[in-house]
Amino acid sequence: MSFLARETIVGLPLGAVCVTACAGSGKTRTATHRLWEVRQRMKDRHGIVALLSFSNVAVDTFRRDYYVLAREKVGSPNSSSVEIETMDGFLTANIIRPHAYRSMQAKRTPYLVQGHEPFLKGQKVYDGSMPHPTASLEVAIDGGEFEFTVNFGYSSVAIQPTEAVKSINRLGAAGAYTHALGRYWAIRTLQEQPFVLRALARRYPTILVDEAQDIGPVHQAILELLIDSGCQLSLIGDKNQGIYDFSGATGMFLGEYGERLGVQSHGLTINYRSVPAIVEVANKLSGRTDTAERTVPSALSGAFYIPYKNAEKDKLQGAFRSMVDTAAIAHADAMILCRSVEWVDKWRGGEKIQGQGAIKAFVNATIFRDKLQRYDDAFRFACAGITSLLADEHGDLVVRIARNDALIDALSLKRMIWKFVRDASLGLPSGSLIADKEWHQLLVKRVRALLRELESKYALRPADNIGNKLAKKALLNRPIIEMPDLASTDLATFHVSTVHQVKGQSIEAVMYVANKEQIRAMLNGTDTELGRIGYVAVTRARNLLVLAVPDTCVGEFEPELVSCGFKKAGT
Ligand SMILES: Nc1ncnc2c1ncn2[C@@H]1O[C@H](COP(=O)(O)OP(=O)(O)OP(=O)(O)O)[C@@H](O)[C@H]1O
Repeated sequence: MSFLARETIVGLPLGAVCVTACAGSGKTRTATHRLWEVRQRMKDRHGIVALLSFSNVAVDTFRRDYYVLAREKVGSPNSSSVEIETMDGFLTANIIRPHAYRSMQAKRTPYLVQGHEPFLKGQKVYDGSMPHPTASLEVAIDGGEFEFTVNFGYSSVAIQPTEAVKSINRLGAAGAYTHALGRYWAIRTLQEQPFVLRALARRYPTILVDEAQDIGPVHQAILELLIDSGCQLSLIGDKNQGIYDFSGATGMFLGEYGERLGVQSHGLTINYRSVPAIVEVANKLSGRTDTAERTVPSALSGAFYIPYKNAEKDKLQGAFRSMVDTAAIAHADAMILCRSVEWVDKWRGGEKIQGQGAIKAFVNATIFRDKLQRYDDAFRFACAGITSLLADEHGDLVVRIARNDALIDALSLKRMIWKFVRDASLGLPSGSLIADKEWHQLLVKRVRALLRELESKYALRPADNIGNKLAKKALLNRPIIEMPDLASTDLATFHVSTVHQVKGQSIEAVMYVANKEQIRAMLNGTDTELGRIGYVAVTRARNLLVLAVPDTCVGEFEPELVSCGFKKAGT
């Protein structure tokens, strides 16, 4: 493998390339510019060059950057000969929606289900002793053979392939698939309908995959089929940032791809994101020797650790805030990162989840709107609540809304639901109301009115047992959202997020709040997923990195932290 400058990688000859890059090395720019170069040099004018990634945020960034680049280069972007998509979006648009119905033996265009649609109740898969929802099936591939599991409680239960396939076929015949089953159907379609595979390889002679460490065995199987049919695949990624082990993405494909015959293998080792002190810590953790492009700013910057007591969250946030202020960073540009959603809730000051079924969905919508100001999530939960109050035939409403389905005038329907979600005085009641009395009473009245409107304007029939579904179950005699204790002023100062949610981002100041196990794993390096989660948290920070260490184990870790390049905060 050779280490080349970004410009050199962009200008490499056409063909399969494997780029293993460090954090902050400008993979986004490299991939966008390479996409442009490949498109310019490719002789096949009918073929499309595809750039695939794994998150909508990454795809939006690529599309924006490519549009700007194409305008700079030729004055007007010609996007018809390149396609920038999520990996699953690409499979959906090219394989599942147009072709999978034949393998599924469905009489309609396949559609995605989330798992909570009422009509899925009768769709079960047997593990030999008991039934599980077919929609909860997970699919893996080992040695070319499918393996199936369902999550049951805290464990994962294996399902015999014959049983799994029977249930998947039954769900497939109705045209429905989940995210996991979509990939399964994509593979079956390519295997059972070879003309689809041939056409796809001809249409996409070159495919670039960003965040290639996140390619799991099922996606790999699809890419291998395309390679075997003549498609040239290039990968760009960082195996130290592979944090989706649980979905089978171990980074192995990226690690091995560069060794294949005919694949050019290169590395990127300049970190453009972080100040030198943070790059030094990242190097120590990963065993790399990357260099920092940036110089040290005049305000406070670098990598620090700070002890904390679980019972004193406000104090820790206060200390972080004072460092952020000294570093001359706006509070909006600083974030607290945690490993798990439960910790995020704890550090945000989480609410007790109340209600069941549809009511629970509306409770969630209220919390997201009134507490977290995350209106998209509030809308999503409200849609789920509404769908579960409609007759079974409207089970795919959420998907149809997301697709802007013209048949149901999804745009105006969306507007009506938005109005309900936004307006606490006429729609979804305020989270400050007592849940089991005021909030529930108002909600039932308003939801019933909304359902009447949905039926008259959009012919969306309500379910038969609405009274039952809107019953006052598992609601508490307290507000949905407890008003913050006025004495505790700091809780909402910083945005709090999981490490997974900020993957790919640059953040001015990061405080990674970790427990003993997470710090141990991080200091042990990037061989484990937990270690890599720590590495991703560390490498998000541009100027200021603070590692919050439980005061009970700070003494034990101090020598290692210091030798990694962390300084004690306040010294
Ligand atoms: N050639 C460059 N010169 C200056 N700044 C750059 C250059 N390339 C990238 N950057 C900046 O460096 C930061 C990191 O870039 P980017 O997010 O693309 O890195 P990445 O390799 O995707 O990182 P990661 O994998 O860690 O998320 C961004 O702020 C970007 O604007």
